[in-house]
Amino acid sequence: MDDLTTKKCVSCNARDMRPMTVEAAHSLIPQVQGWNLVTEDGMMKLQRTWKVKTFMKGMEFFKLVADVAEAEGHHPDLHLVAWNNVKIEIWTHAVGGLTENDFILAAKINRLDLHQLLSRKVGE
Ligand SMILES: C[C@H](O)[C@H](O)[C@H]1CNC2=NC(N)=NC(=O)C2=N1
Repeated sequence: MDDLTTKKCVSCNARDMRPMTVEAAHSLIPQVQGWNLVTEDGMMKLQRTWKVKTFMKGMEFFKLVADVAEAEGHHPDLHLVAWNNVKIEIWTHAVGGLTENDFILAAKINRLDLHQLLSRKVGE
């Protein structure tokens, strides 16, 4: 099985990209531990939540994720809810669903060292 973290996101050109099937998404999900498949407005997305220690650590978390996203040219939806709940959703806007890019980004986010940022309570 190819490690997703060794791959790079490809440019999201809606012409030749299609959202993946539910079956394909289910087959990739074991490679992105902690992420869930959700369906919103008929579109599949990847979603994961974490609890951070402080609001500012939430900001630091976003910066780390933003750097990964910029390097990949693929960008997640970032939410900081009720000051300490980070929720990240990833999907390919250009195709209205999931592509391998989303799994690559999720795998690279999973590789970040978040140790100093996370609360020890629920969410990890
Ligand atoms: C040209 C470039 O690939 C696109 O604008 C990218 C930028 N980042 C993106 N990120 C995500 N998540 N979905 C997209 O469709 C997308 N499009």
